[in-house]
Amino acid sequence: MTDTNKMIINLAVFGRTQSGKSSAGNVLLGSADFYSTFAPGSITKECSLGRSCHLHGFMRRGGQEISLQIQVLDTPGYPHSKLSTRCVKQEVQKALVHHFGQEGLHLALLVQRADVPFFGQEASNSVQLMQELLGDSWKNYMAVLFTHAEELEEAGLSEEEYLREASDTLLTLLDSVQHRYIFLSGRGNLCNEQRIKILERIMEFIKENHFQVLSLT
Ligand SMILES: Nc1nc2c(ncn2[C@@H]2O[C@H](COP(=O)(O)OP(=O)(O)OP(=O)(O)O)[C@@H](O)[C@H]2O)c(=O)[nH]1
Repeated sequence: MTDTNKMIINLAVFGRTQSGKSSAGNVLLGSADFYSTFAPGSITKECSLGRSCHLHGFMRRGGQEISLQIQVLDTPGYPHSKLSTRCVKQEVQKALVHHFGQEGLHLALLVQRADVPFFGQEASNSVQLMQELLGDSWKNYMAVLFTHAEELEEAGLSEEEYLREASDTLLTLLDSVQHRYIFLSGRGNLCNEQRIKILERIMEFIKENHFQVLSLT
């Protein structure tokens, strides 16, 4: 927190290569800070931090309006087509401490394509890496962000129906993170109203955590 009328919210996006981390980060920031493109391999090689402009209307305290600034850390995907998992882990750990070492992390978003089933070794590895990066209390500071959610609409599935059909691995993960999840559709080209809805949901998760942060020192 910078002063009494301003609050900085620290977020980080994690997940598999090409899952939509950078585009999701751009939605959260309301900008195009992170380079995002389709590729048959991994694009992001280094972590980078983006900052939103000051946002009003999300929070009040003691009758006073609080302006929010969202910071998002974009990270390389894993498995990575050019870097070893060890390299990705070191890069992310270094960046987490560098950017959020003092203020802590409010929420880690595990970015997962809704049209790619979540199970098997790769899914378990994703969860394990989150645990290794965030430590024992990872479950309290994590939400799943499903991209490519327009596929649900095309298949005529509601979010609830989608989750009813989900793998046990995904359901166990959602149980662990107290059912914190968000669906995001359409390559990050959201109108402002849709972006505000996503941010409101993220703020709900953070408020439910009483604004506690994950310490990364
Ligand atoms: N249809 C659709 N495309 C998406 C969505 N989210 C991302 N994309 C596209 O998927 C491609 C990869 O998105 P990125 O945001 O660059 O993915 P990333 O996870 O940052 O990729 P790496 O850095 O390679 O790990 C881009 O072409 C995006 O436009 C989505 O919700 N729906």
